[in-house]
Order: sequence, then C-alpha cells, then structure tokens
Amino acid sequence: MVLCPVIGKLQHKRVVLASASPRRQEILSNAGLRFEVVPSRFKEKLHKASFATPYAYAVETAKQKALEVAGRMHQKDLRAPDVVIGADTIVAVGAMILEKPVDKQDAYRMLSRLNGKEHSVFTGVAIVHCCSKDGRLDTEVSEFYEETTVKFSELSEELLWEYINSGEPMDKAGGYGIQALGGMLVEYVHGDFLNVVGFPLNHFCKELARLYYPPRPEDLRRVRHDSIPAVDTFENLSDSEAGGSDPGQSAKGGRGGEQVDGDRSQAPRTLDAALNGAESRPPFPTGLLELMDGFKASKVLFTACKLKLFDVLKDQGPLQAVDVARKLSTCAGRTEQLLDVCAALGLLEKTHRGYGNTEVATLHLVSDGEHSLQGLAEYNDAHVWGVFTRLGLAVREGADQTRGALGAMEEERLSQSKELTLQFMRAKHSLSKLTAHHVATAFDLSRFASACDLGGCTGILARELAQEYPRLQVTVFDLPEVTELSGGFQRGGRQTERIRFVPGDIFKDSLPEADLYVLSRILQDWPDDKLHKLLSRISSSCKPGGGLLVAEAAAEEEGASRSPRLRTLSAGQPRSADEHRRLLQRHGFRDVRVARAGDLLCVVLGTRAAP
Ligand SMILES: Cc1cn([C@@H]2O[C@H](COP(=O)(O)OP(=O)(O)OP(=O)(O)O)[C@@H](O)[C@H]2O)c(=O)[nH]c1=O
Repeated sequence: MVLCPVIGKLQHKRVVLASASPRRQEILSNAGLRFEVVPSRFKEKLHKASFATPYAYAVETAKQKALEVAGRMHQKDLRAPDVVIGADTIVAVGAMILEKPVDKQDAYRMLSRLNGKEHSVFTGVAIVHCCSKDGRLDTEVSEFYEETTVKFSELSEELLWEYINSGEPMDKAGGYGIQALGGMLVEYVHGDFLNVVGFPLNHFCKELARLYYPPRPEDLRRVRHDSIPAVDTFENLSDSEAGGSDPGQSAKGGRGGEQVDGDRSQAPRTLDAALNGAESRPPFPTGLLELMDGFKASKVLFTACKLKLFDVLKDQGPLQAVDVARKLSTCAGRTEQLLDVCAALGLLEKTHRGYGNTEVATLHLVSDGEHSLQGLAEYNDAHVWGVFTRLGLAVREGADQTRGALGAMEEERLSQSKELTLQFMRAKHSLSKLTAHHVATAFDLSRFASACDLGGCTGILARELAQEYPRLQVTVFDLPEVTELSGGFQRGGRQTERIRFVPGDIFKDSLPEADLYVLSRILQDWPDDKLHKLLSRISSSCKPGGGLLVAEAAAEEEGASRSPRLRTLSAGQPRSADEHRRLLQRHGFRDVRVARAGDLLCVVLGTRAAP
C-alpha cells in the first residue's frame, strides 16, 4: 500500500506523540507507527479571539503542545527526540470554538449548540523535527489542519442528558465522541472520520510524503489543483447581481491545504497529484479572491450594526427571519439574506429556532455591551468608508492629498459637525476600552505623581491610569470640541476626582504640566514632520526624570498585529518597536523600554534626560 512507506520513513527515528489522547495513540499505532507518548503540559489557553479562524487556533495550539514537549525533553536529557507530533481537535460553530466541556452543564450547552445543525471539526497538527546542536535545540515545524463537517440530528433534551450522564462527553472536544455512543447523534459526516476522532491520518501521511519525498520538478509542473475552496461573493445582496453564490458557502480553506493560512497552493497539492500528474494550472488565488470580497463583508457587518440587528437579537432572539424583518421594518427576503451572510461570517448562529447572536456578537456588537465595538463600526461605515473611496485620487495627487484622504480622521473632525466628532469619539472610545488596561499596566508607573494623556479623547485611558495608580492625577488634553463632549462618556466613580479635562491643541497650545506624558495611538496618524514637531514639544515640556509613554499598533514583525493593512493605511509610517525607541532617544529620552500590551499594541516608556 502506498502509504506504508511514508510511515516507514519514521521507522528509525525517535518519534514522540505529545498527546494524552488515547484516540490519537490508537490511530497512529494502528497505522504502524512506533512512538513514545509524552503528554504535553502546554495549557490550552491561547486567546481565541486573536485568531482569524478557528483552525488557526487549533494549529497554533498543536504547535505549542509539540514544542513544549520537545523543549522539556531536550532540557531533561540534553537530547531531543527526532520528531514530536502534536495535535489539537476543536469543534467550531461559525467562529465559536468548542473544546472539552468543563462539567455537565458545559457539555449540555455545547451539545445544545450542535443539536440539529452542521458544525466543523478541525484538527490542527504540528510535526516538529528536532535537532540538538551544541546543547541548543533547533526545531523545524510543519503544520496543517483538516476540516470535517458533521451534522447532528434533532435530539431531545432527554436524549442529550442521557448521553451526558454516560460520562462520554467530558474528555472530548464539543462534548461528544463520534467513535462511540456519540455516533448515534450524528446524521452525516463529510470528510475524514478519523479527523473527528482526533487525528487526520490521511492528511498526516500526505504531509509526511511531502516532507520525505520532495516532488521532482517535472511532477510539479503537472500538479492538479484538486481542492478549490468556495468563495462567498455576497453577490446575492446586490440587486443587479441577484442569484449569486450561496451565502452559507463561506470560504473554508481547503481540506487538503498544506499551510495554515495564506496561499496554500504554493506547495504541491498532494502526493497523489504530484505522482499521478495533472494538467498545468496556476495556483488558485484563494487569498486574493477573499481580499477582493473583503469590503463586502465589512459592509454587511456595518449594515447589520446600523440596523441594530444584534440589539434586537440580544433582547428577543433567537428569531426567524420574518420576525427580524418585522421588528426592523425591513424587507423580509433581503433581511434573510443579510442574516444568512452574517451567519456565514460567524456573527450569528442559525438553528431551527431561528437566528441568534454568536458570542463574539453578544460581546462586541451589541450597542450597550461593556466591550461594544458598535462605535467603531458606525464610524468606519459613516466616515472611513467614504474616505477610502477617494483613495485613488489621494494616491494620484501626492503626499498631501494622501494625508488628506488616508489620515483624514483628525483633520475632518476639526471642521465637521458635532455628530461626526461624536462618532469619532465613540469609535476611539470603543477601541480604547479594549486596550486601556494593557497600556496602563505595561510598565509600573507608580513613580509618577501626574500624567497628561495627549489626545486622550473620552478619558478612557486616564480612567484606567487613575484606577491603577491611586496617587496619580491625570489630565486629558484634547481639542475643545472633544473635551466639550467628553462628559457624555464619563461613568463617575472615585477615581474621576483625579481626572481633569483641559481643552487645547497638541500642536499649538502649551502642554499642561505633568511628570508623565502619554501618547496612545496618536503617532500613527501623523507623517514624520508633524510627529517630530509633537515629540519635540513634549520633550521641551517634560522635566528631567519625567517620562513619555507611547502606545502604538505593534509592527508585524513583532508578532501580533493581525491587521497590518490597517496600520499601513494610516498617514504615518508603520514603525517597529526599535524605531519608536530611536524616536524617543532622538528627542532626549533615555532608558527607553519596550513592552507588548495585549495583542494589538507595543508600548514604549522613556525617561527625560537632563538637557
Ligand atoms: C469531536 C471528538 C473529539 N474527540 C477527542 O477530543 C479530544 C480533543 O481534545 P484535545 O485538546 O485536542 O486533546 P486531548 O485529549 O486534551 O489530548 P492532548 O493532545 O494531550 O491535549 C481528543 O482527545 C479527541 O480524541 C473524540 O474522541 N471524538 C470526537 O468525536
């Protein structure tokens, strides 16, 4: 059989399975692989929301599990195994990830979500090749994922509880085991069954083949592209293009993809394809097509927010499409399309009871939620959208125009209506709420008695600083039209006594006195000349020993910015932590330290040297 020699390639190697899952052990030993089992101690606690897709989360977790075991074994014996295999299985309902239930209630919640519906099971796999050199561990990781679609029948409460009480759900992702009693819950499976059980053996063998039998150049020219993913084009939302693709068919990523994301078609598709040969076609441009459709997805999100769809579903959901349309006074047919696209985007859940918010929608898209990003959606729709429609003009007409178009948020809000200023403030407020705590705690700032947040807008960071440092007096310095409206964003509380709002322009007016100046997400909006002007003004106002704290979007190479495009399209240059460090040094700050704040920001703190 073709696959045996592939497994045989590992025969003389020391192979470790970094997994406690008895199912994985069984699948691999049934395939004839000889290995040791060293369960990983990696805690499955990666921040799910920071992954663009559920499978990216599974792949990263699998990798971390394997690397933890490789590192630990290397440390213990000063010799790592040759190969460590890690895997992670998750169940995904839209964007929501279900892992192993923590108790019976949790299992019930999970199984109820799956009841009567289709879901995806993803297993991420990492194959880590290790090499110990001069006491150092070198690793080379290849990773992939497999997706299988599973549909549950409509199940009664009684049956669900009977299943839960059998004890089977507890150590299984999504709360069920398809290989045992759980098999009775399943109406159909599309894809690799073993992938659901915990290990995609077929894809694993293909990956080994790819690693151990590099294709000959003549084979590569004949690669067949056999897994073209569907791309949701949202066409059926447009009147002129009605009858387009099925919104439920969102881009899923090929089951046979060799890479986690991006262009999976770079590598030979499959051993089969490489060996059997096929006609020559260019790689399928999945990423590019998704990019072309990206604006439609944004517009769907903005429209749903504007219609207050998530608010209605929060209070009254789940609801059928006609009821949603009635409550929103919208056209029933179009509303249903919008709801379906929202479900395909992972914003809504569709069950036999109707449409309901997913966790991410409840958390971030409901207007009055503590972590609501409604303000940002509203501003992007009402303002940034229009700004970007002028991008071509801005690029053609040069730097100033580019600034006018791309970085226009600051400038336009000066001249425009109170409503626009309010929109801008709501957008900034909602985003700052996500980051303020991280910025305030990136360094110990307790040595400062006063701080001034320049461009501090609604005072959300000031509030966090005051809360974190009980001695600190904080000034929020922003344009008069902003400070005038900031009252509407205050929630009261003891620390507000130590916060004051001072109107002024950071480029023109004298800066309020403070031991620590703060610039949070300000520099990125300005081109170099303005930025140097601002930093030199701060430098002159800052007393020796005083500080400057800068928080900006983390540069891509530092790992976490998931939206490099957003960063690049602001007026200023994208800057790395090192560039920020040099900027501060150039303006008279010493002992410059850099820290990461959450997933989005890099924070830099410098101390003013004596002139
Ligand atoms: C959907 C489904 C899952 N599972 C098991 O669910 C666990 C997932 O958890 P994990 O975190 O990927 O693995 P683990 O069991 O914690 O082991 P480890 O690799 O040490 O983290 C694995 O066991 C899988 O078999 C089944 O046995 N049958 C099914 O139908």
